[in-house]
Amino acid sequence: MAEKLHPKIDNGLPKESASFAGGTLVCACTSKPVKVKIKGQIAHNHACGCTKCWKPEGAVFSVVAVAGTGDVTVTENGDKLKVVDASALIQRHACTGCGVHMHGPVERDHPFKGLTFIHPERFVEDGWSPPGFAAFVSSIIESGVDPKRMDGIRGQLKKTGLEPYDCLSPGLMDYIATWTAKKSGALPA
Ligand SMILES: N[C@@H](CCC(=O)N[C@@H](CS)C(=O)NCC(=O)O)C(=O)O
Ligand SMILES: [Zn+2]
Ligand SMILES: [Zn+2]
Repeated sequence: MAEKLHPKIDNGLPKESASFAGGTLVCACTSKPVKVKIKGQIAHNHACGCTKCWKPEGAVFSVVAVAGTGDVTVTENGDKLKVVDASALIQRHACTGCGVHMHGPVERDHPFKGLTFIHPERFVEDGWSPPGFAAFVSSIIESGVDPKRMDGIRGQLKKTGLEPYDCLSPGLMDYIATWTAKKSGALPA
């Protein structure tokens, strides 16, 4: 039986549009929804299996991408937002009405500083770039997925074109390590 991973993954990945120039993320509240404007195309979109990223009801993975923090503006009902875990690297701002995470800036000294994590499925518009890999796949077990399902889930991700990784993709892991090596002096800055 096919696993239900995420609505934007299970029925074929969404299509990117060259003309997508950003859009508006809207939470799930029927009254006074939180709205967040994003300027430009998103980057590094991926499926995330970690327990901290927001997932729609019934999904095993989240779909999460980044935008430059300067391109992210809360435009409506921002008073409903509350930071989920102030000690986390990603400051996930969740809607206190519906629970959707609307934006998650990284402000700490870190290679991802200046980036904001967002969930593109909340865009009103189509055309955002689709997920390109699956991260933190083993972490879905921490949410209660039976380890016996892992082979099937990894197989299904691969078939969809989302290479499964248990941390981030090699490209992003190399990027983080390069930042760390430059900071320590192991590589020239
Ligand atoms: N196994 C952990 C992994 C959590 C984790 O490291 N998540 C990644 C991917 S979103 C991260 O970068 N977290 C930083 C943060 O949560 O601020 C879990 O599932 O809770
Ligand atoms: Zn809401
Ligand atoms: Zn995550």
